[in-house]
Amino acid sequence: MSPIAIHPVNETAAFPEGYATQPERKSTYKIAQIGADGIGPEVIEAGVQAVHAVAKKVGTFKVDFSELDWSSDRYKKTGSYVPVDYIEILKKHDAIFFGAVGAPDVPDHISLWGLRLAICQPYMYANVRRTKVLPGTSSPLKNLQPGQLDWCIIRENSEGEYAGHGGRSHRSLDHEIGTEVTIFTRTGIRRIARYAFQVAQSRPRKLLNYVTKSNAMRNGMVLWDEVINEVSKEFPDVTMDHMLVDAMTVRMTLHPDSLDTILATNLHADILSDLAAALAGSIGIAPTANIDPSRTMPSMFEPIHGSAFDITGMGIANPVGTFWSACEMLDWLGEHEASKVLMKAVEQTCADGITTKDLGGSANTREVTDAVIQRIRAL
Ligand SMILES: NC(=O)c1ccc[n+]([C@@H]2O[C@H](COP(=O)([O-])OP(=O)(O)OC[C@H]3O[C@@H](n4cnc5c(N)ncnc54)[C@H](O)[C@@H]3O)[C@@H](O)[C@H]2O)c1
Ligand SMILES: O=C(O)C[C@@H](O)C(=O)O
Ligand SMILES: [K+]
Ligand SMILES: [Mn+2]
Repeated sequence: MSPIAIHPVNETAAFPEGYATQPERKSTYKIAQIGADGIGPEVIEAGVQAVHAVAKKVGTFKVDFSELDWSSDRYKKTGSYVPVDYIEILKKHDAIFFGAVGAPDVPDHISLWGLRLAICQPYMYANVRRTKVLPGTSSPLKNLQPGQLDWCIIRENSEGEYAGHGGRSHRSLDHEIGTEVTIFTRTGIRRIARYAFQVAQSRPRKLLNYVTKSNAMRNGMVLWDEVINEVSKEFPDVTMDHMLVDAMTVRMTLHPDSLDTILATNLHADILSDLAAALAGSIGIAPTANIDPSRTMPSMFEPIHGSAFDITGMGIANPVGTFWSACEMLDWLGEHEASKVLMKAVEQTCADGITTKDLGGSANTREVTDAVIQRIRAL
């Protein structure tokens, strides 16, 4: 496969225009709305209102959300998070807008595999996680200047440590065994590497930092390095370097401006992206895009955070990560203008100091949402 030509991109566009297939512009987009658990429904409801407001403002398209009750409540009632034909149901939509899954009375591996991984793991191999410090918010890193932390983490989303291979035997005996087999395939690495290089190429710095652990992990991670290095030859205009994952935590903290697009395995990127969100001010602001670049399946957009049991029902969850995820969704659908308007309204709201507690403010979810909608109307 030869490198795919890409056109110059709008800097705020989430994905390189021209990647794989262009989205088909529509007058109405059908979105599957899955708030699921904990604060998920709270932030998704806020996100739905913001998307309606921005669609009305732009005036060229409408968004039709269909609410699905796929959640831990459904699991507790029926024994399953999703109906048997869930893939067929999802395929009738242009995108999926997701909150979070996880409940205090369901084991986390049941909830994660029952819903988030059931949807994303087999189909959406590219997980895009942006981070930057928003106006009016502050990083825990002292002396960080605006623009010094602006990253796009590309998380391999289908294999690695999340391949689902492994098992347990000799249950409850002293010599009980539990294995979690990390799987890397040449095809899987190559496709995520190409995606990451394309994202790097579309950003002004054309810089890709890939994360590895090929000193201790001497098989799969060595293959990971080899394939990424092969793919790099298709992108001579992208500068590449690599870091061992432990050293990467140090570099993210001490030299954030030396990083731009970051490619990492499923688990490494899961951990690094929470760190990235915290370094940018709060886990409450960070977006996630689970992308099927082939557009066979609708892609899924969600805030990076989980169900946050400790603040569920209090009305204080930060909706910014969900708004930013909605921007990613609009960009993926080809609605770049709407994405820009929504992001601008979010940035203005933060700049005006209307933020939730996790960002040091005193506003609640409702007040932040109203402020964003007001600014969308005024733009
Ligand atoms: N993609 C997902 O659906 C997803 C992601 C992460 C965790 N989880 C699940 O969520 C559950 C809780 O996990 P956890 O506690 O490790 O992570 P978490 O992200 O739910 O919460 C971690 C901390 O961040 C805070 N926080 C998270 N989102 C916030 C927001 N929008 N505004 C303000 N504060 C926010 C929480 O209050 C908590 O103190 C578990 O069941 C886990 O498996 C699901
Ligand atoms: O590990 C996962 O994928 C679950 C959660 O931590 C996430 O980042 O979505
Ligand atoms: K989530
Ligand atoms: Mn995570």
